[in-house]
This record gives sequence, C-alpha cells and structure tokens, in this order.
Amino acid sequence: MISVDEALDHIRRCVTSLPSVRTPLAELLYLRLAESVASGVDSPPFDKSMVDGYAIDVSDASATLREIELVTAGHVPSKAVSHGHTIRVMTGAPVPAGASAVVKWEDCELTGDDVIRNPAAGIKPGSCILRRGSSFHAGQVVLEAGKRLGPLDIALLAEIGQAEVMVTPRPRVAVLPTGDELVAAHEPLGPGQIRNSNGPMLLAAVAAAGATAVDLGVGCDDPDDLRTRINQGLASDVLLVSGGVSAGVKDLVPGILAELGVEEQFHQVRIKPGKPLYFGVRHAEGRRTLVFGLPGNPVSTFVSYQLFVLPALRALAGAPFEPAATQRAVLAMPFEHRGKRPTYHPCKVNAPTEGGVLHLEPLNWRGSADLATLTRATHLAAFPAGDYQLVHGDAVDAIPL
Ligand SMILES: Nc1nc2c(c(=O)[nH]1)N[C@H]1C(S)=C(S)[C@@H](COP(=O)(O)OP(=O)(O)OC[C@H]3O[C@@H](n4cnc5c(N)ncnc54)[C@H](O)[C@@H]3O)O[C@H]1N2
Ligand code: MOO
Repeated sequence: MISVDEALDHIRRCVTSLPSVRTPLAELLYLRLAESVASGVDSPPFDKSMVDGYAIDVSDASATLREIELVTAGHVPSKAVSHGHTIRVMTGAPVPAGASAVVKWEDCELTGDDVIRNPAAGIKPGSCILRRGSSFHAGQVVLEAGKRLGPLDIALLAEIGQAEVMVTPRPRVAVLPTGDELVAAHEPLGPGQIRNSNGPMLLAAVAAAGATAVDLGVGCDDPDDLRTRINQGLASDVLLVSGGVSAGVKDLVPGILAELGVEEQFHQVRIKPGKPLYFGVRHAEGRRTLVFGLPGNPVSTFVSYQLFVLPALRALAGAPFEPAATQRAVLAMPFEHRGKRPTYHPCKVNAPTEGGVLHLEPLNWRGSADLATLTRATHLAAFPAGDYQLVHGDAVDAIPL
C-alpha cells in the first residue's frame, strides 16, 4: 500500500493543465490566464476631468471668465480655453485644450450669466485633471499569465477592450455514485437502502472548485449499467466514481475501468478514511481522462476528494499541482490515536485563538459513515500512523475545510 505522498506523486505525474481556449469576458470568472495581457490603450485614454467644474488656464490673470462651452462625459470639446474664457466640464469629460486645471463648481462664484470670478489664485497646474496614461500606457502588461481572474481582473480586461482572452478552461468532471442500495433524497427508504449523499456532495464540490460537473445519475452494481455510465464519463476530463472500489463481491468498478482501457496508477492508500482509493488514467482519441474511484463511505469520499481530487482539478485548470494546504495548530484537548494508517480526523476550532495559535478540538467522530460530525468540522487534523497519546497543547498539522 502506498503513502499519501506517493499517491500525490502519481497523480502529479498524470496531470497537466488543459489546452487553453479563447474565452469571452462573461465566462472568465476564476479561470486562469494562459497568456500575459498587454494593454492596447493608455489608461485613461485622454486627459479627463476628475470633477464637475470649470476648466481654466491657471496662468490667465483675467478677473472674470466667461463660460463658452459645456462638455459632459462622452463628448469632446469643440473649443479651447482661451484668455478670459472657461469651459464647464463634467466629471469624466475630456479636458479642453488650453486648460491647465479644473476647479470644482462649488469653489467658483457666478458673477453674472455664464460668468465666474476667476478662481485661479492658489490652484496648481494639473489640479483635478487625470492625465492620459497615468495608470498605465499602451504596450504595458497589465495581467500576467497564470493569474486566476476575479471580478477586478475582468473589469480591467473590459477597460482595455479585451473582449476575449486565452485561458485554461474549466475541467469537465463527471460524477457517478454507484450502489444497488442507493436511493435519491426525495425517495422513501426501503429495507437495507441508503440515500445517495455522495452524488449531491461531489456535484456541489466540483462546482465549488470552479469546474463543470456532469451528472451521470446513479450506477447499479451491474456490469452493463456501470459500463455504459463509465463509458459516458470517460468523455470528460475527470471521472469521479464513488463506491464499489474495495473488496466486496459487488465492487466491480476497477475491473470495468480496466476493460474500458483505464490504466490503474494505484489502488489503496495508507490513509484513514479512504484506504480503497483508486486512481487511473485513460488515453483515447488524443484525450486524457483521470479516473478516481472514491471509497463509498461519505466521509471517505469527501476526504479523498479534498486530498487527491482537488489538487488535480486545480492543476488541470492551470494552477501548479499542490497538495492540500495545511495549518499548524495545537490540540485543545488530549487525543488518543490508534492504527497503522495516518488519520485525517474532523476537528473544530476551539475559540478563542490565542496569540495567533490555532486551537483544535478533535470531534467525537464515529468513522467513515459519520457525515453529520464532518459538517461541524472546520479542519481535518492529520495524525500520523501509530498507537500513541497526545496531550492538550501538542502540535498537529491540519487542513482547513
Ligand atoms: N474486505 C474488505 N472490506 C472493506 C475494505 C477492505 O479493505 N477490505 N475497505 C473498507 C473501507 S476502508 C471502505 S472506505 C469501504 C469502501 O468501499 P467501497 O468503495 O467499495 O464502497 P461501497 O462498499 O460501495 O460502500 C461503502 C459504504 O458507503 C455507502 N455508500 C456508497 N455510496 C454511497 C453514496 N453515494 N451515498 C451515501 N453512502 C454511500 C454504502 O452504502 C456502504 O455503506 O469498504 C470497506 N470494506
Ligand atoms: O478507509 Mo475507509 O475509508 O476507513 O472507511
């Protein structure tokens, strides 16, 4: 059985970012840029007024100034500011030629129809003018390749007129929970049946990761049904099958994956929960599909997803391959660990956090099927394998959820 690190190394070797695709602004949220983007324009593209007021020449010593034009944003001045004259401008309007400053209208005094007292005294040249190119110049790189695009980046692309950019697309991730015992949330439970929680969990987790989820329905423990659905799933970048990967007579998944050309990379990892985890790759028609067989118990499915699937989804989407981030914490109470597998144990932050140190309380977790306890957890604490007793204040690494 391989270790968690060895399993991650196998996955890392099989993942490369998806080929980049030219994508319109409206579909860019949280995708990664596959190219650096240089602006084709200066920002702002013209000298513009920062206020509603009067454009003046500060060197003009006239006692009064006559307004000769009004320019609002989106329009251009047809005249220049000349001796004894001013042009009224609204915020965002281009500054007229001949003007060296703009003065807010509330700081000016009307002395007659369209005439103001010259407000130039004490006004510095350039006052209230946002100069062309003061943010950046044409030709300057404004967004670097690899950046994950948030709302502000999308705004910047719009500002520079970049309606489409090359990005790494969202991975398509097919989700297939399997098991004869599974019924949907809205259905009554018959004897021996259990509701399908892994399906909704994985579909939501995939969406939360910014990938596109493909719902393959629920597979029965029947070779023909599984073959059909798995085949469908192999058209995606990633196929997540839950259940049917351990040692039972109905654990048919690894055999069917092999039949369909999926090459097993590993099966079983030294970890609790999630030991029967399967990982394989299929290459066909120039496409590579990563296949994860997630152990059916809901907590095992979730922990395997967090530790092994998420880093792969991020790397497919253009990020560097990185294991789940951990935080250093201390135990808020004693904890006894037993067993030959490292355990990822649900814990919660025990407030208050003292001096920046995270205090974690291991929850009374009842094992791989105990989803309810996991919903109360803020972290998974990683306890190394072995039989030992930890005391209050002992250090532990934990993955935030
Ligand atoms: N002889 C052995 N038996 C088992 C081993 C082993 O090494 N040798 N490993 C155990 C471990 S650890 C786990 S975890 C489970 C995983 O088994 P499978 O991946 O084959 O999953 P199933 O047997 O199909 O289901 C396990 C459990 O989870 C429930 N389940 C399945 N799918 C869902 C779902 N979509 N939503 C909610 N619950 C689900 C299922 O009803 C079972 O109770 O194997 C151990 N056995
Ligand atoms: O590893 Mo299983 O996932 O213990 O329940």
